[in-house]
Amino acid sequence: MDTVIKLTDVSLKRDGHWLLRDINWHIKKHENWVLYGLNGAGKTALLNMLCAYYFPTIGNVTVLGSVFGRDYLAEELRKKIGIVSARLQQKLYPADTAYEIVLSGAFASIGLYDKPTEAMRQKAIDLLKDLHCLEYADRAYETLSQGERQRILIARALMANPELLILDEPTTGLDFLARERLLEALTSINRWENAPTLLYVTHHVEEILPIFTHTLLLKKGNVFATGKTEDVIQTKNLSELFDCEVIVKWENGRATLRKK
Ligand SMILES: Nc1ncnc2c1ncn2[C@@H]1O[C@H](COP(=O)(O)OP(=O)(O)OP(=O)(O)O)[C@@H](O)[C@H]1O
Repeated sequence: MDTVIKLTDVSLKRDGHWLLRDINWHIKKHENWVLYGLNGAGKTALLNMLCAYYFPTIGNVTVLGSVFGRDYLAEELRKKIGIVSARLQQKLYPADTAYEIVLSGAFASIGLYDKPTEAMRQKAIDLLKDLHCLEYADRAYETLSQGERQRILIARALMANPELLILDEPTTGLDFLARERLLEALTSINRWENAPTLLYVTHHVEEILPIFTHTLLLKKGNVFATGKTEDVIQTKNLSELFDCEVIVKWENGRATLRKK
């Protein structure tokens, strides 16, 4: 199946307010997307819908083969989606070790209650290695730096072999080097044979990697532009998105943004 996400004429109303309007969006396998927009654009609302926490008021949503309203089971769907977000980070138990947190991803639980199999333990160790976290695997999560924590969250999200990995502003609070290390980790995950589709939510064009083939710009709950990243992230589009003149420059597959 080629479709990962398909939204057709989707609008979402919550508490009497339209948060999303007329969203059409098609993510296919082997594409990785950036979701970009200012504060309040509706990114979180859109993610909540993709994870089946919100149901569209109007329109049709299909995520990983589940058609909302017809055959989707929220719990089953969520098992196929890995999430790295500040909200998840706040829920974790600070005294759990990095290894336990990664392992708990196999059960999609906060804390470890079920007995992990040997294969799960090995996978957790392999992921800790892949994400260069092995050296602090036995440390309590609360003692880790923000950059170390984010890589642990990515490893945790990958424990359940997700088909879709959502990264919601994963570089918040990271210094330049920690940010680049995290971005390098995503680039290497993308090389895996069974790499999940990546959906990367950000406020910073500097974080848009060459692996992010496509971008959706969201403005006030509407799709402002969508398409190939290098076509979408351009001076004209972003100036109109911000209602402010900016200049976008592309160099070696990475963009920079500054005010004119
Ligand atoms: N239940 C609700 N009732 C009314 N308005 C809401 C509700 N939930 C969100 N909103 C509003 O909808 C808009 C979109 O919010 P959302 O959190 O999706 O934005 P966002 O793009 O994720 O922003 P940020 O980048 O700041 O995280 C905001 O103006 C927010 O105040």
